[in-house]
Amino acid sequence: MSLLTPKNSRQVCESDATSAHACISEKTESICEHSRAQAEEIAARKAPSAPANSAELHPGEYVYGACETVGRSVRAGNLWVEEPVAYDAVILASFGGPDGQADVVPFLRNVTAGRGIPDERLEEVAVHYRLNGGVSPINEQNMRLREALEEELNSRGFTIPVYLGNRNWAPYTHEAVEEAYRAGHRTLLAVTTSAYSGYSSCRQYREDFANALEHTGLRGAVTVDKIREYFNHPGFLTPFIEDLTQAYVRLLEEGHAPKNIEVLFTTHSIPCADNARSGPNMRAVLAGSVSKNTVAGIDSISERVVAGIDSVSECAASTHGTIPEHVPSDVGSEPEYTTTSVVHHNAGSKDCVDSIHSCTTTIEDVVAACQEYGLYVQQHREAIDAVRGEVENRVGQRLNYRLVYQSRSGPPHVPWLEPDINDVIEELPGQGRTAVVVVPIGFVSDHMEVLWDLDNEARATAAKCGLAFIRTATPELNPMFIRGLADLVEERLKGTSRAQRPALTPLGPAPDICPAGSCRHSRRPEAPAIAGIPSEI
Ligand SMILES: CC1=C(CCC(=O)O)c2cc3nc(cc4[nH]c(cc5[nH]c(cc1n2)c(C)c5CCC(=O)O)c(CCC(=O)O)c4C)C(CCC(=O)O)=C3C
Ligand SMILES: [Fe+2]
Repeated sequence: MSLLTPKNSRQVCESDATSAHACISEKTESICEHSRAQAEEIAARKAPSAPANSAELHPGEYVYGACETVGRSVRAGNLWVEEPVAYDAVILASFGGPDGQADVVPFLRNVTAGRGIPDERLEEVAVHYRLNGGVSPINEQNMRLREALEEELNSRGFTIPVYLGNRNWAPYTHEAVEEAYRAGHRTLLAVTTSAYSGYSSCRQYREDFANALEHTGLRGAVTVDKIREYFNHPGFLTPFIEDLTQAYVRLLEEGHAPKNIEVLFTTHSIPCADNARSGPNMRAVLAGSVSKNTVAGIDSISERVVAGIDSVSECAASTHGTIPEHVPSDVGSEPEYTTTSVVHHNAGSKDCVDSIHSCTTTIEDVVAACQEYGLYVQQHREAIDAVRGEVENRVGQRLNYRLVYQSRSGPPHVPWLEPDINDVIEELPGQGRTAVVVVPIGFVSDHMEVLWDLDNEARATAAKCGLAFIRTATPELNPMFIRGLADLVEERLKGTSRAQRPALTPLGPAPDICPAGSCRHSRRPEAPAIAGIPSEI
């Protein structure tokens, strides 16, 4: 637990409402006093101290916790910050994972925070970690990534330190922010280990920082901005292009005909409603300015899609029978959704199908919207097109390829993006395929979800089906990726114009500031988040 608890730091601030500086210096003193205890505590890192959801949005704020230049840019209607900012530290924000058997359940409690999932159920998920000594490879990978990024920035003449902070395990995001503050840094830039839009991949990191500022009491003393989503940045995509080319050539050399090779681009499945909320076709939206009308437009389109999913889903949930026992009661009161999975799983039940149809006349539209409407899927499709196109040029062949999903969780009646990678692999022999290449396009490193779900499960499915199997690399420590991340930091340090920013797909460079309401969560839609416009303005 942090010594700078929100309660204490707020009391200090309130006791001297006239001077923010007095507040900060008082805080600095208390930090010095307690720094030893604090260092010991951070070193111990056993007590899970994930920040509470304490951040409150203050009326009239354009971008929560943003530096002055970013605020000014947004007020002027520019979602790309085209002015230099003297960032003095980078925070590498990631997911975190357990470091040993004792950490596994506390880590999973953090991941599932607020949903009261019983420990017995968490033990089921824990198996993947248990078999690996309770250790997730992700922490080690991120430590190396942090070091590599810092070295790359230093070698370019930017003496800017990089701190690692995780959502679900030590070092936590708020600890990284505190550490940077103690070292004298005030203007922070966040780099996340996720390339795409969406609640888990983008918005939740932005909320983590809003919470961290509140939790540490450093709001007003420290600002945090975030680099753009980098799904189409050459530094992210080129490693995939190179490794897929190699894998494909290897299969050709082994005698597989091009028409018999299937390339499966895989990413993390997410609830369909999260995909719908991740944003509409941004090409149209971004063509306009950040006017109130545009913002309202985005909101109303995505709300209509989500409402469509919700209404179908209520029917599905009621005809689907009882909600599985492990689902905590509060999930039942959340909006529910449906999709192809409900339709498939209940294909034999006329009641259910009739009931779904009576809920809405546009079930097909809703299902199609779930799968294709959201920006999360759209960004993946573009990234895949860029990779596939370049690999086709290099190998002189057309690829058979598909976007598939992995790592679905949650109750069965809640629809997530489909198809599942294993279901698709099972269909491949019937389509004449002899080999499958799995490209983890949704991931940055070989963490547990890649190792377990792909190298273990998907590989076993392919073996069962008699298919040759290659899983290509994630960018991880590939120098092109490290240079790409450094480029993304550098473009913010320099204020590179939107037109000058590299992007390999038609969507172009994603905005530095997320549009109002993008990627919000159904349970806490207005939760403050950095680097985004609150919907009230
Ligand atoms: C989009 C996305 C990414 C990619 C973007 C990013 O990288 O941020 C990602 C990454 C990761 N997800 C990870 C692990 C887990 N994700 C879970 C649960 C969930 N993920 C979701 C989505 C994503 N997740 C969702 C919608 C849920 C269910 C709802 C919820 O619970 O919020 C659960 C709970 C148990 C379960 O439900 O299976 C675990 C343990 C690890 C660590 C691996 C390691 O340790 O090496 C990593 C990198
Ligand atoms: Fe996950």
